Amino acid sequence: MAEQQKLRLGVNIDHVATVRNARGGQYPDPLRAAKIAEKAGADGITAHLREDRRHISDADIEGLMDVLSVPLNFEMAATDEMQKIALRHQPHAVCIVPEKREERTTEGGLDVAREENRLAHFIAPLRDAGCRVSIFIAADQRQIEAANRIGAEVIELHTGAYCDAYAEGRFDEAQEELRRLQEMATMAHGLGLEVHAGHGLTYDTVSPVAAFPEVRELNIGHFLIGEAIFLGLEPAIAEMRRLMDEARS
Ligand SMILES: CC(=O)[C@@H](O)[C@H](O)COP(=O)(O)O
Ligand SMILES: NCC(=O)COP(=O)(O)O
Repeated sequence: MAEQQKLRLGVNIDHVATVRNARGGQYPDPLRAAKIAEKAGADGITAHLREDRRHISDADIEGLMDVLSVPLNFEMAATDEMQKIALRHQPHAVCIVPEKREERTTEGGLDVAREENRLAHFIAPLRDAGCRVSIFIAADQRQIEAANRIGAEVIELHTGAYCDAYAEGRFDEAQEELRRLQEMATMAHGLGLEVHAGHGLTYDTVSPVAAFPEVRELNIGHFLIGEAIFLGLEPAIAEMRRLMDEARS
């Protein structure tokens, strides 16, 4: 059993940029959100530069690299374009995520097993540049073993199926997804991988995942940006931080 270690909170600011881009102006500023998130207790900032730039822009990434006092976790697809951008900025961490232009949000985990050789070559320069490489994958043993084989240091378990089942009242299915996530977190930790989790987490769903002893970091964004509309960003993040700490106590 993994010893209980500090559980880090990565705040994903993508959807501050979604609101900004709705009008095509400069407000709200994702960089301001990032600085508020730091103040509120975020241990890191996550930003997903999508190929279609539907939210975070190249200028946002430039700005984050200049202003952040906490690590940047740069989410990216496994493309040459994104690799060049990541190597130019050399963020603390990169997280390789699957991407389809037509998707509304990340729909599944990266199919590492299908393109193991290409991904091994893709992540090597990123690791050599000093970026901590994470793979965003489903709670699937075959995928986790493949992520380990290609040299990833971290896997981030996709919590979307669990969160969606809970939100839709399919509580037995949510429980089964949670069980699978715990099992895969334990297995991944046993391989020596650092285990993260994220996607769709809310105040109602975060605690059981935060209680997994093997999980070192949760990346949470969409729900927090929504809550910020009602509570303000700093209080919304502080409440998530409180729930995570409570789950670990
Ligand atoms: C990989 C993941 O679950 C998120 O970090 C990702 O950023 C989701 O994509 P959108 O932010 O575009 O919804
Ligand atoms: N990798 C997950 C992430 O960064 C945030 O996902 P979400 O909370 O915006 O669904």
